[in-house]
Amino acid sequence: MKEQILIVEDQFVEAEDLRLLLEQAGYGVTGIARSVLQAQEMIRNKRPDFVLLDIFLKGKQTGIDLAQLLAIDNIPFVYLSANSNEEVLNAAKQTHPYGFIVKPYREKDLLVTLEIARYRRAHSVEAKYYKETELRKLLKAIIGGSGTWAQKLLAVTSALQSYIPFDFLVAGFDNLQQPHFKGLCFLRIGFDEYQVIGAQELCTITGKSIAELVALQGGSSSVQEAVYFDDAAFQHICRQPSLRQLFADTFQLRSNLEMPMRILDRKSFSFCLYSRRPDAYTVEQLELFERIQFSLIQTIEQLLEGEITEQASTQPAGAATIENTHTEAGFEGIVGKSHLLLHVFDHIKQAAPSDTSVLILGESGTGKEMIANCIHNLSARKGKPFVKLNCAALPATLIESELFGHEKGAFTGAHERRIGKFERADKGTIFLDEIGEMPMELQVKLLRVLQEREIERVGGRDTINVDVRFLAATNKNLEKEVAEGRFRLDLYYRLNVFPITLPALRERQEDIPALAYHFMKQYSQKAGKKISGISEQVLLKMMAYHWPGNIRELEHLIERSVLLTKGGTIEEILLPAVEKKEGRAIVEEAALKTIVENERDYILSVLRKCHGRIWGPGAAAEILNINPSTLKSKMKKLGIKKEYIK
Ligand SMILES: Nc1ncnc2c1ncn2[C@@H]1O[C@H](COP(=O)(O)OP(=O)(O)OP(=O)(O)O)[C@@H](O)[C@H]1O
Repeated sequence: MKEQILIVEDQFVEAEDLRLLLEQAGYGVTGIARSVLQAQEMIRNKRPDFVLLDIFLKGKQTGIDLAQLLAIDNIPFVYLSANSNEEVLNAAKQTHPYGFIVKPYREKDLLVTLEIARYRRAHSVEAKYYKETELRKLLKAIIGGSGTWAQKLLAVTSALQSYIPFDFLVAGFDNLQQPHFKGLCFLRIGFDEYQVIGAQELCTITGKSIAELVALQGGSSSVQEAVYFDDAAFQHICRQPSLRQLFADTFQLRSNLEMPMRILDRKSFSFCLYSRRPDAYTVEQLELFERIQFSLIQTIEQLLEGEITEQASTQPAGAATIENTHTEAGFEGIVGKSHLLLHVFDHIKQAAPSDTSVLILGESGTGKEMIANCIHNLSARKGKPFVKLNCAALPATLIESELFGHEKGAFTGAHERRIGKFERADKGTIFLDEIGEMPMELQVKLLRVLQEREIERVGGRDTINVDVRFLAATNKNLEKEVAEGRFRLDLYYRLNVFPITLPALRERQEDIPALAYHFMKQYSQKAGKKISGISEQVLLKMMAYHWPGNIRELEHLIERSVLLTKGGTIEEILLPAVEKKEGRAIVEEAALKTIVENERDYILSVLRKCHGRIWGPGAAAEILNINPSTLKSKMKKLGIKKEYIK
C-alpha cells in the first residue's frame, strides 16, 4: 500500500509542487495543511504515515510546536525549512525528527531523505518489538527462578533498567505499614549492581523514624496512572514535604517516572523510578510501560503467591544488602561508575545486539574507540573482524583505496590488487573514526555502501557484496557540519540511527579517582615500580582540573607521574600551567562564529533596533548602508524571519 504523507506548508505553490513530486514518486498525500490547527484536524480525520513539516507556518504556532504533538502520537516527521541556522536546528533537534531538509532542496534529496526516514522508522519499530519480547522473556525466567522475594524483585528491577533507566527505584505497595512485602528501594551503584534498601536502612540513611517516613508517605499525592515529572515539574512537585522530596534530596535525583498497577485484590503496587538526569523520562517510556504493564502485573502477582507459600522460611525483606554479581559484563576495562557512564552502558547494551549503525559522539579522548570495541564485542559479530579507519589520518584518494581496495594498475603505483577495509571487515564491524573529517566526495560513496551493502574496488568493474556493521565516531558537531555544507545530510541521518554521546571527564568527576588508580596500577606495573597510592592532595587537584583532553590526558599525566615518583605514593602531579586559561579558551572557541553567523547576528541586531523596519529613513537598510531589496534577499538567504525580530 502507498505510504500516506501529510504536507504542512503555508506557501501554496511550494506545497502543490511537493504534492506533485510525492505523487509522482508513488506516495499518497493525505492533505496540505497551512497551519498547526489545520494539520491537527487533518490528522484526526486521517492518520498519515509521515508528515513533511515546514517550521514557520500561518498562525502563532510553529512546526516545532506541531512536532511535539506528533511525537506524542508517535507519527514520524521530516522538517522542510528554508532556515538552517543553528538556533533553529537545535530547537528542531530536540523534537527528534526523522530528517531535516533545507530549502531549496533537490527532488532527489527529498526522496532520499524520505527513503532513509522509512528505513529508520521500520528499524525502530523492529527494535522496539525485539526489546519488548526480550523483556517479557526475562520476566518469565524470573518467575521460574529461585530466590527470596527481595532477590526476585531485584531481578525484575535489573531487567527494567535497560528499558526504562533509573538511578533509584522504589518498588512495593503504597502502604509502608503493610505487614508483609514491604517496599524496597534499589540504589544503582554499578552497571548491574544495586544497593537494596529496606525500610530500616532507609531510616538510617535519611535519619528519619518509620513513623516520620509513614507521615511523609501520607504527604505524597498517590498517582492513579503512569506519569513522569522532569526537571521543572519535578522541582515543583518536590516543594511539598513527601517521600519523593526526601529521596530527591538524599540521592540527588532530578526526574521521576511513576508506574502504579492494580494487583491482587485491587491492591496498589507501584514502581517509582528516579534519575539523576533532569530529562530521563519521556512519553515513549510511558507508552512502553502501558505495553508491558500486563506482564509486570503477572510477574509481581506470581512472585507474591510464591512468597506467601514460602513466607515462613524467607528472611525479612530489606534486611540485607544484596549486590548483583553480574557486574559490568562486557564492559571490562572501562573504568567508572558515574551515572552518566552507566547511562552510556545502558545505551550500548541496547544497541549492541542489533545491526544498527551507531554514531559515537564525544570530545577527544573520552573513550569513543573503547566504546566502539565494546559494542562489537557485545554483538553477534564478536569473534569476526573489527576493522578501524581513521578518516582524519589520510588524504581522500588514499582513504578511498584503503576502504574499497583497488585493482592492479588502477592508478600509478598500484602494482597489485589490494583488498580494502570493507572487504576485510566482511561479517564483522567497521569503525570509522573521525567521520566528520571524511571528504565530501567520499561521503556519497560511503552512503551507497550503507544503503546497498556493496562496493566496487578502485579501478574495478564488479560489485562485491559486503556484510558489515557500521560504527562511526566524531568529536565534531555534525549538525553544524551539515548546516555549513561540509557533511551530507543523508549520510548524517543514515549514521545517526543510534547516537551515543560520551560525557566529558569534567562532567563525571566522581570517576577521576578510580581512573587515576587504574592508570597508576597499569603504569607502575609497566615501569616495574611499587606504587600503591595517590595522595589526597593530588586527587583533589585532579578533581578541580578542567581536563580538556579528557581520559587520554589523565592517562598521560598519571604515566608521567609514575615515572617521576620515587616512593610508594604519587605525591605530586604536573597539571598544565594554563589550566585556568584552557577553560576560558574552550568557552571562547565555542563562541567563535563563522563570518555568515556574524553577518546574520549583526543584521538581526540592526533589525531589532529598527523594530523590523527595512525601508525608509533610519530603517535597517539605511543603517546597514545597503539596498532594501538586497537586505530582503540577504534575510531570506540567512533564514531571518519576521518572527525573530522582537
Ligand atoms: N572509561 C575508561 N576506562 C579506562 N580507560 C579509558 C576509559 N575511557 C578511555 N580510556 C582510555 O583513554 C584513552 C583514550 O581513549 P579513546 O582512544 O577510546 O578515546 P577517543 O574518544 O576515541 O579519542 P579521539 O577522539 O582522540 O579518537 C585510551 O588509552 C583508552 O584506553
